[in-house]
Amino acid sequence: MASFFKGPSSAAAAASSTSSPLYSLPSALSFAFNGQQSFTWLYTTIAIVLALLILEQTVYRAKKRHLPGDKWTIPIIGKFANSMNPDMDEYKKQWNSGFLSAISVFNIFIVMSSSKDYSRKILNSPTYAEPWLVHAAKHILLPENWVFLTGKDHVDYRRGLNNLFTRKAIGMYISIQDAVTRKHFKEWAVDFGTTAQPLMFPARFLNMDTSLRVFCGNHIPDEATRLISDKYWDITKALELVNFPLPLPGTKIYKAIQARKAAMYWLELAARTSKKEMANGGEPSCLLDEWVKLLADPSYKGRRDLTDHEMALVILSFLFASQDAMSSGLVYGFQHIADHPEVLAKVRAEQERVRQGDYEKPLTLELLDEMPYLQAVVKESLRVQPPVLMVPYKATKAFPISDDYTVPANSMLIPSFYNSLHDAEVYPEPDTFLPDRWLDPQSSANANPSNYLVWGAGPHRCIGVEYATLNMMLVLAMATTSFEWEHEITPKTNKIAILPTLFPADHCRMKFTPRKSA
Ligand code: HEM
Repeated sequence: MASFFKGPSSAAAAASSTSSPLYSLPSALSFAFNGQQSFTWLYTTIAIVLALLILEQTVYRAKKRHLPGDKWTIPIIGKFANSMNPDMDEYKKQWNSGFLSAISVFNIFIVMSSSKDYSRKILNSPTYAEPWLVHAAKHILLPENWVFLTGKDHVDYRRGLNNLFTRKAIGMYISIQDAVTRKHFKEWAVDFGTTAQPLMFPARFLNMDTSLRVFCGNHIPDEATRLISDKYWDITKALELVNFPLPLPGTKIYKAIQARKAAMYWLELAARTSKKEMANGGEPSCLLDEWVKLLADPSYKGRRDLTDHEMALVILSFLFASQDAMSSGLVYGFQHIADHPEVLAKVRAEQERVRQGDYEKPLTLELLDEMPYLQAVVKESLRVQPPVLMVPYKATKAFPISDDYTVPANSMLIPSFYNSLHDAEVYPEPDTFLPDRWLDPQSSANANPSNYLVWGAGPHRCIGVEYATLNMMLVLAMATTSFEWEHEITPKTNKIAILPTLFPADHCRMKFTPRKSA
């Protein structure tokens, strides 16, 4: 190393012995000096870069130890390219490499679990691991959003929110879901009536419209639901695992922030209006109204002083957590039923039995309770193509996850669900869509409920399980009785797009014509 510094110091000595300022050196001497100095800087820089690269590889290998995964990580970016273009085959390769495996992206050391037991252990160990929302999430959802709470604060806050999904509340939501779905199906009859159209965006809008009406009732106008729905796509696009970190104009995060601002304007207005109406003795007709009533109930034990902003943030978090997953679940529900005419026939037979041909009568929670076959269809569709493949968590301290491996503190932990949901011992013919497996109480599927990780597990398990399941049942029930279905198969039908929830790569092209008996 010493020789690296020889040049400049001797040149400096020469310069000082002439006691001339550097700029007055003869040009040839000056050139030699500058050239030598440049070389020194070059060597120094190369040495530092090399040292950092060696350090990077050493740290990666020290953390990875014996876990399967690349022996060396790609300098600096690691598997960044893969996270930009997620691919199901690449994921499967990673999951099948071991129950625990290692990767690195931008020097974030990541441990992926692919077995039911390890995934559940991560989700159920709040003292070692907590959700790691992507970097963009705090910009988009705002740092004060309850979704960033952890530990006891999270448990306490969530206890209050659980009250919004009681059976009584869900019963009220179903009448709203019924009305919104009928409205959309009138439009679908026109839009999808002549040629097959991609279902993905209409299904997204149906979900968004339904959720906004369920959450905010008539406290927001029609044009706001359209606007929020359109802008929300910008939020989805900003939630990639890795994104340009600064919210500069033109970036995805910047656009998502604008989308959040537009949504928050309407959601805060809805909270304000709901409070006024309930104070004037109005009857609850949406989730916000239920919530305001609950907070005013003398027996309510939690915090009562929720601001409009805070309530709006909770609704924003529900939309954030639900929209893509529910749209994915619904689109695959359509695709699976359409590709299995025997299932479609059974769903229709059940509808006929339960509703006795009266399809104009609004659906209720009690009627949906009498549709075990449809419930099995939804459950199986979500198993075959789980909308959420995995959720990122963070090891808050060294996490002894197995007898021979401790996840280093601050690593990312990714419990993935796919292998558990496709375990051939629990689900024979795991890739086949077989709703009947859920109808036999003795089946291995029913005997192993802990394998069913569609909704996650532990303290952060999805809060909207019943709401989402019933919504999918309701939409599919109504679609099977209202329409004849034609699914246009394309070369991309069975390819999976990860956005980041799963969709058929051709967005499921469907034609719906009104059903004669409907
Ligand atoms: C098919 C539809 C849906 C699927 C597959 C799904 C799946 C999930 C999964 C896997 C998690 C992470 C669980 C964990 O970390 O253990 C989650 C969390 C969450 N989901 Fe859902 N979800 C769906 C619909 C919904 C709906 C409709 C809502 C809104 C009412 C919702 C609200 C939430 C919230 C708020 C969380 C975070 C809970 C917490 O941190 O305490 N989800 N969901």
